[in-house]
Amino acid sequence: LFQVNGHNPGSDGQARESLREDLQKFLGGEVLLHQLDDLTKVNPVTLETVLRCLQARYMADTFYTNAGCTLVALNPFKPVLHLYSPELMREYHAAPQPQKLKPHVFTVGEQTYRNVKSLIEPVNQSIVVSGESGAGKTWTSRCLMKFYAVVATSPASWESHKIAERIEQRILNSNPVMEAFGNACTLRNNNSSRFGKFIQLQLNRTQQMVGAAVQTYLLEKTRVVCQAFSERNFHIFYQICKGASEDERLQWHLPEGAAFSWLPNPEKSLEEDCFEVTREAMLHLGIDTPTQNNIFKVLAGLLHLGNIQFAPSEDEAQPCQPMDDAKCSVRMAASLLGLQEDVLLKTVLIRTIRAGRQQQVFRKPCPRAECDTRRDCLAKLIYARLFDWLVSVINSSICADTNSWTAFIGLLDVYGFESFPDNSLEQLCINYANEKLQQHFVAHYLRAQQEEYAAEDLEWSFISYQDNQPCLDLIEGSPISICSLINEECRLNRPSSAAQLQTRIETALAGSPCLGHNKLSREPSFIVVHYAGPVRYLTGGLVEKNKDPIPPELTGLLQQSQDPLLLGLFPTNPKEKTQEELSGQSRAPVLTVVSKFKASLEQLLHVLHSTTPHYIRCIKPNSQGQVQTFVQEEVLSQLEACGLVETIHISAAGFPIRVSHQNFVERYKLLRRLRPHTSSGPHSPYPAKGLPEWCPHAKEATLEPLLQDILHTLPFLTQTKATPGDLAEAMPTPVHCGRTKVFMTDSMLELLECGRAQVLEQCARCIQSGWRRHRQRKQERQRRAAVLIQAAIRSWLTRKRIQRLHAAATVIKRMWQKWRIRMACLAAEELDDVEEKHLSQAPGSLSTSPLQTRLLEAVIRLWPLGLVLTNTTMGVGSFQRKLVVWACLQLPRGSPSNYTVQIAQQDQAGVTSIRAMPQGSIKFHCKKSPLRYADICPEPSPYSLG
Ligand SMILES: Nc1ncnc2c1ncn2[C@@H]1O[C@H](COP(=O)(O)OP(=O)(O)OP(=O)(O)O)[C@@H](O)[C@H]1O
Repeated sequence: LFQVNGHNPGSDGQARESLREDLQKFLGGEVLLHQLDDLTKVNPVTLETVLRCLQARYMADTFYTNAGCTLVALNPFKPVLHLYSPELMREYHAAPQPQKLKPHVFTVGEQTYRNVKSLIEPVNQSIVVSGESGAGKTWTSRCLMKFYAVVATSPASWESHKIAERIEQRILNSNPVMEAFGNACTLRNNNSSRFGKFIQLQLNRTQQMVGAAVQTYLLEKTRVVCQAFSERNFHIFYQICKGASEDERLQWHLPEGAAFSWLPNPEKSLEEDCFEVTREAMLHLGIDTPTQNNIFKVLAGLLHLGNIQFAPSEDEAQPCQPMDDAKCSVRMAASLLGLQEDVLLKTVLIRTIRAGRQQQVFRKPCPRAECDTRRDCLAKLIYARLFDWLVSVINSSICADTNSWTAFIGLLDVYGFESFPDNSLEQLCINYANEKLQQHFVAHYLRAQQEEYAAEDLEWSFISYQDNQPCLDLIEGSPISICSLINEECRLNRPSSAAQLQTRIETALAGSPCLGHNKLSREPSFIVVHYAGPVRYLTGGLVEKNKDPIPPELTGLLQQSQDPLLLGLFPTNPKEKTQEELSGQSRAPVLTVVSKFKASLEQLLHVLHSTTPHYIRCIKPNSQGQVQTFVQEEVLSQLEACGLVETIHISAAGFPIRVSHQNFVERYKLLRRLRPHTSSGPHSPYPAKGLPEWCPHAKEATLEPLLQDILHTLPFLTQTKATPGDLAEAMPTPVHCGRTKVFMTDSMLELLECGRAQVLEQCARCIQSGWRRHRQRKQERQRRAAVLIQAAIRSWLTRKRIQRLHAAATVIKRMWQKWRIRMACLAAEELDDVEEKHLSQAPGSLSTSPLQTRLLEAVIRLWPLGLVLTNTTMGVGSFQRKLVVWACLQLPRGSPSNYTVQIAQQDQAGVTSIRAMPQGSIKFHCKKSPLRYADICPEPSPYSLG
């Protein structure tokens, strides 16, 4: 492996290269390096192979790679189309298993989001984005925020969606504002964050983003007054100088092309110099235009303050005076800061000392250097307060109501490890923070894992890892450490040289393995061997920087300002003694930069410890920011600095997931449903080989049977994923039961979660079908009942109707019968009258002949038929009708002339009855008027028919 890694210095280069390639092929198989998504899969896992894999991927434009539990993000230094599109965000969000997709910052984002959803303790999550300056931390944090802004929104209602959108927009708008005021162009990064930040994205019960809170750390406020060669001040100063309108220039006394000593390299044009974007974002955050103008006016005042140069005073008792060409700047600065010109000058030039029991006030003119320091101090004080105020405004604009959120995802964007030829207090603080975070990382993934394995009686081959506790002891330990010694110097307030401080540190901490000394160094310094390498810190100026003294008269001066913004930043309430004031007073307890930083760091780590951490390591492929350039040495030092190789080793072999027995049982007990009932417990048909080990020391007697039961379902789980043939391969003991916890690999967790989802789905289906059945039965019952009711009502209605009809019919029948009888009576009466008349007119008619008798009989017998035929309207002509009448009446055919048959016309038809009269005549009743008919019929002849 030495040869593979190229660490054998004596061997011949070419032979070594070919052997390396040969071995690489043998170990790595056929898979091309750039296709390996996870650095734990490179074989062997060494710095060299990891480096080669990263390089191959970088050259293939693949910028994200997993390294076990960590994501390695290579800075492409170029815009990559579609790599951060909302469509891709949604794809990762919707994927059933996002970890199966290509490694991406969205995978971490989604995994984190799902962890919050799963409600497994700890629910709160944190993503630590680390890397050196320019590696892409801010970019990555911004991507994650955009990701959550897209996926953690409420689709519920249009209104709530709009509210969520507004909050997200505000959260995203906080970026340009904070970057304008807190980022600057440095040698290593054009948009370098000069402060650390922890963004807490607040999620409600339904995991919608409802707000955010920002906590900032260690703003590099000295940058306002002092910038390294070729570096720049904070972006906002350039933005106002380049982007102000004519009117604003007049108001802020910023004529075009004006030179300011605190504004180096103004000719450098950066995309970050976009004033309009900052103003727009400020507006969205609730900072209205007048307040914005006020802020920019104060910033312009600071620029003019920086142009005030002092001439040394001949007489020590006399204060220095501003140089002639600086007098205008004094006037401008005073006017822009709302101060009186002479008061401003006096405060900067003359020191006020309080001494004695009565706190007598003495005034002492300051030497020129001190005047410069006081002027700088004034500017730093204003800028730092302004920055803090902005952060508080942003927070009040984006922070959700405490009751409205239940979980959070924290994004920690911290400055990476720094090592320059000359390092001072800033680097000490930054590297101290990185040591702390490295320890947190180590504690989380390496030490905790190994110690836990041992405590849980798991067999485990230990990996030696670099523990940075000795280094942290050196920096922050108690009772004696670098921090405590520097703080001591501040507290004692004794005059001490840089050399004396160096000696004190070296003597007091001589036993520390992490303290070194460079004997060749001409300047007093000490070396700290950090986990990422040794760094030399100069002791000169360390104590002063740590004190960060703020003369109380400067604060007093700003309290007299007429400017509304400064008045708000420096309230006059005497009770509100600021930390700066306190540290400025000799008798007050000393709150040094280091002690304040340490306190905020501890607070941050406390938050981190209460969350599930995720790590993204940003790597800078080259320091020039060039596209497609991978400098192995630079990447190597970064990989070493972040302890990535140890992580890869341990993640590859270990069990990154551990869950307490209680939690495991609670979450996965429903998996027992997947097992056929016949094969429970020890009678399982599956070979014991496929089952995870059960630790004999497990004490939770009540949980044990349950746990056993769940573990016995694992073969069934894998069976659903794999064919029975490769069951054994599918389960290379990915679960181990320790004394109190269950340990498993990522893949096992995935499998368990799949099984759980499957069971939940089955349950849901079962509930759904039960509910449907119930609903169907209910509907059927209702339908039957409705039919019954309808039938009953219908029959009742019908009965009622028939009864009504029946009653009506009876009435009609009765009336009809009555009418008929009456009519018949009437007709009979009339006929009888006519008859009587005829009889009286026809003598001898009483004697009837045999023919008459026969006719009468026939008429009596057949009259109904005759009536029908004579009245029929269809098909029978008048001749035929006559015949029919003859037939009916059975008249002798031989002598038709003896009879006259007269047929009524059809339209006059309407005979309703025929009546054979005893006199031999036949009487017909007509429909319309039997009376009228009776008048004209029958004919006088006894043989005639009418
Ligand atoms: N994923 C990416 N795609 C495209 N460009 C990127 C990406 N990541 C980083 N960059 C580029 O690299 C530059 C530096 O990135 P960034 O500012 O995020 O670094 P940083 O680690 O936050 O640095 P510092 O610690 O100095 O703030 C960005 O301005 C951007 O141009």
